Amino acid sequence: MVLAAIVQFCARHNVKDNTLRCVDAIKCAAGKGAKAIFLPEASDFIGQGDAYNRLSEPLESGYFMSAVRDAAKASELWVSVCVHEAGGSDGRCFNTQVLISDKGSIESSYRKIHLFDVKDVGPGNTPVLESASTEPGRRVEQPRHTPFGRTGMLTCYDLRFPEVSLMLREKGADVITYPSSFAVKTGRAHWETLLRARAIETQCYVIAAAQAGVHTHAGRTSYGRSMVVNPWGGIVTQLGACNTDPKPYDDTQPLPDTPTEIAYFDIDLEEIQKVRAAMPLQQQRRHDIYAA
Ligand SMILES: O=C(O)CNC(=O)[C@H](CS)NC(=O)CCC(=O)C(=O)O
Repeated sequence: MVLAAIVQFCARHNVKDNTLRCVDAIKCAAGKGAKAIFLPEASDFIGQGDAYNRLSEPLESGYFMSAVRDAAKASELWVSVCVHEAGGSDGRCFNTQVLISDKGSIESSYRKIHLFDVKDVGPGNTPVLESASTEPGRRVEQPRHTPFGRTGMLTCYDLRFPEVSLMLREKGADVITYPSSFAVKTGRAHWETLLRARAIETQCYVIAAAQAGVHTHAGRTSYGRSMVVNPWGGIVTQLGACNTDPKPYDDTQPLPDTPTEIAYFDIDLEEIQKVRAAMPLQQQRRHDIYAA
């Protein structure tokens, strides 16, 4: 059994403020004895307009990443966090998840491969075009050994593509992370079902730390409801949902406040083996019929 923490908050365009929230959460989790902490997608910032280009940073030297790595080292816990990594083509960034060890080193990083380019699910049924600001990654990383099992990284919209989660399972994953910032409309309709399905079919822990609340005056809002699902498909813990997709806000008024939430849970490595022994899906796959 390994004690871990999952964090939900509402990032805005102030990187220093978001950094403080993440560092505080890391200290708090360490104080409770957690060995790992899972932070949401876009923990460094959520902005609008040219924010992506202006605020994205290199992983090795960025303000946000340096502070989080220092905190991981000082608190001696593992961190999964997702940031905007500078250096994509055409002034774009990468949407990158980073796995940081309890020594503060970057163990692995994964650039989101499926981008959220959709027609009518944004606030007020508006389109979203993540590829305008973000360059897609080109590969899935090998799951990494950690004290809480072999961890495979995916991000947000990747959740809709079971091929990649099954690929991670095939490569030995015990835990799959999905740091997210789900839209409210799609979150209400699909979030729980997708997370539980990915856990049931991969027989892995699924850990999805999410953004929640109103990020921008343009009405960018995230669903929240961060969730941990065990390899049997049961919800281990979840945080609050933001259930109403608001209309664009009056930018003369302050945005409504959303508190940071943290939940604690155990990752039970024996439970993974028990579920797989009872129902050996991995041995029963018919790759002879449907190619790997
Ligand atoms: O934009 C950033 O700063 C960080 N990236 C995101 O929040 C991305 C792109 S807008 N969000 C999603 O993939 C939501 C997926 C979703 O909601 C679904 O699959 O239904």
